[in-house]
Amino acid sequence: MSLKSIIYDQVTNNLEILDQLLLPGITKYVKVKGVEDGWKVINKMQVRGAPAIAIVGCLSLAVEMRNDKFESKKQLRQEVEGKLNYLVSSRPTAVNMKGAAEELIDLANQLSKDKSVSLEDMIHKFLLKIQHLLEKDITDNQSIGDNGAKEILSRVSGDSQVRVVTHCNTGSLATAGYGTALGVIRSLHAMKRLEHVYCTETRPYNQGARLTAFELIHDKIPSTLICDSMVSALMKSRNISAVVVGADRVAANGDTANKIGTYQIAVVAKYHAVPFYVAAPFTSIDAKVSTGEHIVIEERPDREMTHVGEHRIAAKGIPCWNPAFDVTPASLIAGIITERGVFKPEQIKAVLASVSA
Ligand SMILES: CSC[C@@H](O)[C@@H](O)C(=O)COP(=O)(O)O
Repeated sequence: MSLKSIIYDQVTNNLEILDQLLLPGITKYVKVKGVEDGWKVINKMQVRGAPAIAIVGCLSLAVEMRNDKFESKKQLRQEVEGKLNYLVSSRPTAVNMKGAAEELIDLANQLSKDKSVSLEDMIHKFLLKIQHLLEKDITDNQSIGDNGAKEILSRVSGDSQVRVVTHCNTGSLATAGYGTALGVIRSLHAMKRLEHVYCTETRPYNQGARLTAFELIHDKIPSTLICDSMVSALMKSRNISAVVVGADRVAANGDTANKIGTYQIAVVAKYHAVPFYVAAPFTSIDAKVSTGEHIVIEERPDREMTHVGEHRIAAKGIPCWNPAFDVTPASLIAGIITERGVFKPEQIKAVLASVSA
């Protein structure tokens, strides 16, 4: 059984998230009673990871809607739109919350115009859609995992095992379950084709050391932790088969925003001829953003760099630059692994066109 980052019970209208600021030392769930709480737990990174952000944001709206009284479909539509736009503002780089908000606002517009739909039906249909987003994330991740495992194995001979590097946390803690890049690693492990996974610490927030390592140990996956600065040395000495990371937003040309440090791993992978893969749900591809240059990169407080927990590690008075993400150019990416298949970055535009046709 993998870790559960989100607990949601429709019947009791209860939403709780595993507080990722306290992991791995303390396992504590925090109640999310509505949109305001949802915004806070996302912004403070008590829950993080692009898919988990979207799911918790949407579920926080569902919890609030069940407690609210609406006088008309028009009022419901307006409230839903305002609250979803507010949730999008909690963290700017990951596209998933924005994509989910746009989908839900479209649905609210359609339902409010449709005279055959009552207020009660509208609420019901809206809540069903949110529930569907949660369930779809898990099934999509399982497909991403299997597609990615097949792709990586297609590059090795016979039934040999592979050694993989990953960065940040893309597992059960970052999604509704299973994970994206970590889902690929889970699938390789389930197929008994994973020899070893190396996870980076992922400074400054240490998602790798605190969260990915926690998941790997929990699931008994053969793994080793390395510092971010050790990737070149690892690739030179350990015959790495592939790198697989997640994504916060993929531009239409395949440029990919992901956790800070991803770009340098891609550069190093190119130098060592190690294929570099991005694993993400298809909804992480933002057709409206033509290249990575247009992706807004969130900058986080200095404190995340200067302190580990309550303990200061940097000299007092030093100013910091703390971008939470960087953009890996499409030219460094061997493939984008999605639930719909594995695409070369240069295929993305055509795939987007065929989906919207
Ligand atoms: C499946 S999670 C994909 C990405 O969101 C992940 O790689 C990442 O960059 C997470 O960043 P975070 O700042 O921890 O939210």
